[in-house]
Amino acid sequence: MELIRQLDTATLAFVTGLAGLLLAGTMVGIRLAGMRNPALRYWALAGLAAAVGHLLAHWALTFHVAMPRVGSLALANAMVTIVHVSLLAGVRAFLGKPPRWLLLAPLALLTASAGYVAPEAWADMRVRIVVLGFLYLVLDAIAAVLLWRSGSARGERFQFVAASAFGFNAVVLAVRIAHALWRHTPDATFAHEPFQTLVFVLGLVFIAVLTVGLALLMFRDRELELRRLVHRDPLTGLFNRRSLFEHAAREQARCERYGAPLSLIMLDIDAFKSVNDTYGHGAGDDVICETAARVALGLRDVDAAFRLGGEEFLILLPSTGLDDAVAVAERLRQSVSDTPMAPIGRTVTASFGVTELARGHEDWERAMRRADTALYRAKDEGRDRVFAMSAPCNTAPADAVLDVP
Ligand SMILES: Nc1nc2c(ncn2[C@@H]2O[C@H](COP(=O)(O)OP(=O)(O)OP(=O)(O)O)[C@@H](O)[C@H]2O)c(=O)[nH]1
Repeated sequence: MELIRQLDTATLAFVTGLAGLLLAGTMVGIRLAGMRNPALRYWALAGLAAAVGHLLAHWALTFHVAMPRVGSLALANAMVTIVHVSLLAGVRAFLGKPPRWLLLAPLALLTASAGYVAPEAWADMRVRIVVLGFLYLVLDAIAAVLLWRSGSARGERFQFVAASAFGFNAVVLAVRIAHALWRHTPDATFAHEPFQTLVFVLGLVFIAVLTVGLALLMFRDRELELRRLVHRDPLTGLFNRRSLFEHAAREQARCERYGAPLSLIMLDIDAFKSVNDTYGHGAGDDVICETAARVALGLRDVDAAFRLGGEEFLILLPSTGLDDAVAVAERLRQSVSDTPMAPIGRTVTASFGVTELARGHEDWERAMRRADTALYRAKDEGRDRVFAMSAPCNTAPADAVLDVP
């Protein structure tokens, strides 16, 4: 507490202004490093507003600049409101929601004009703390809840640092409001009073932790994006061939460990060349996408769908035996062929090869070749059907065409 007593508010305003500049600079630096997340510009603006507000205050306090009281209050209120509004808009943009900055920004005008609309009430520091504190508390609490919820939903622990910073500031604001209501409050923002000083210090901690938290969010987001690019097919969003073997080895080990079956479905759109030739390559791509979406919709969370290339896909079905995998393939076959494909206005069909991995770590490539053989048997039998081949050492029924529509 002695340390708090020794700190003077003019210096704290200066340091907080620098922290605002650091926040803005960090966001600009991340942008220059090539990250294009729209949240960066809102968070940079928040840092800039914090810097302008606090550095101006420091300048006025240090050099005893006489500023019209209502005018300086209006400027300070507008700046601090822009800080909180922009932080929330950035969080929304980061989470892929509309930032609503234009909707929120007029709050800065409202807080700036309060001193002109109700000069007597606004001259009372206690009123300002309660009204502004409550507004900032709500904005910060919303940002904290949004980040925390999405962090929990996605298992993203990195989001908890920024969420905690917002939550921490909301609690500080709540305590400040309670203190203003129940205890004596000095009538100037920068009055030298221990609680006031403590609030400044905690504001500085908020900006510092937030800067770290937001930078972490950005780097984590970038890492996830790179991972997505490495593991996903850019056209359909399904996993790509490169990630297949890693995925398959993991699932195979898991299924072996629990004694569970593991099945494969390989599928290929029929006569796709004629789709390209009739409707063009672009429409062909769209058909591939729509097929991928229908396939993905028809699977459980634990299943994984891969685009092997062209119009060929592979599906991994953990804990699924051959008979069940055939039923899944049949359901997918119907979902592909039952309704016309929007990009071309007509239906397409697909053929399916299904197999189950033999127990005892069957060579993965061999199982793939069997699924491929089954697929080409389905094509040979007339397309638009499911063909299953059991693993050689399994006791499952012999190879058979299981569905001839
Ligand atoms: N639009 C589009 N076409 C592709 C893509 N990859 C491969 N193709 C085309 O897909 C067609 C595949 O034709 P084929 O292998 O002859 O097979 P198909 O016409 O589907 O005939 P079947 O498989 O025997 O039923 C070729 O014309 C390729 O050029 C892609 O990413 N986009």
